[in-house]
Amino acid sequence: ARNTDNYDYGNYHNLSEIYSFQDMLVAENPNLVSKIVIGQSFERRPLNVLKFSTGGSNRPAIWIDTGIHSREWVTQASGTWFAKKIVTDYGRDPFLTAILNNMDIYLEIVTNPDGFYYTHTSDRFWRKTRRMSANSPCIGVDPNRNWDADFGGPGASRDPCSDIYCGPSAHSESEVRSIVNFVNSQGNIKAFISIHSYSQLLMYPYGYTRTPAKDQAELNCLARRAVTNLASLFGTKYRFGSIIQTIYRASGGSIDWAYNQGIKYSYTFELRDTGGFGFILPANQIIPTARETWLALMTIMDHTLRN
Ligand SMILES: O=C(NO)N[C@@H](Cc1ccccc1)C(=O)O
Ligand SMILES: [Zn+2]
Repeated sequence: ARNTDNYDYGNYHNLSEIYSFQDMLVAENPNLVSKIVIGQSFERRPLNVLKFSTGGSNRPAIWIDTGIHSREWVTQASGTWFAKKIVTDYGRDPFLTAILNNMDIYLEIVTNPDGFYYTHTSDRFWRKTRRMSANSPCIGVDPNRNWDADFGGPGASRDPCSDIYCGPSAHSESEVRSIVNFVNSQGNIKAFISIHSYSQLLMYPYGYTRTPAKDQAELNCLARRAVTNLASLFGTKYRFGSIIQTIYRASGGSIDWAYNQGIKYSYTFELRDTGGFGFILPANQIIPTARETWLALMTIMDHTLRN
């Protein structure tokens, strides 16, 4: 594509196409979008974060990541659509305009670039990073078990060959450590939203314990409103609740770390579908998925702005 207007949002794209989308979006919207390289992947690829800001200095902010698990292709595709939606709606949609007049949005579209490249070249179902493990022939750490939140506890594996291998230590993965360092240095993140597929779920902490989060009532109520708004578009049904109640026990998860850092509005999405296509969601569902998910994201961002 020569610009972000004729980029095909209704199709899946490879790493270089998404990187060039990011650069085009910045070039076309220099007063609203900038690109921050927060670090490098294991294979030395840049970890790009798009910053959407209308001014101020270090405003309260929203963090959104897609593609932390590389095979979940509808999430990177949705993240691309979200980026274009933000620049399109600013100044037109009053809710988004109010959000951006008071807060910044940080969006990391390809959060696991090494894994994403590998899903295009070698194994479509690759989930983890591509780090070599010492004394094991197996490769990769699960970037959603590597965070310092009950690291290595039940709901992760110490086996490098496992798809939920937690890694040698918390934040061992540069893809994870770069976000930790960025969030800690920015210091004013109010919402942390990590987007996965599939299962059609909206979840909040915790995954590593059945102890309810102290803000459980508010998080649950907001989740209900978000999934109600999501369903208003095409009737897509989401379940919601804490991670451990809704799916399974999982330790070292990103939103559990974020919540324990004091970021109250920490959520994980599991986008379409419920298993019919799974990770291989047909491209014709990308835009519908992105559009309905955006309604839920706007619900959470608007609540964050007003609280
Ligand atoms: O990966 C997926 N689905 O793609 N599910 C997440 C569920 C999750 C979410 C947040 C924290 C811990 C666990 C996983 O990493 O298992
Ligand atoms: Zn995932």
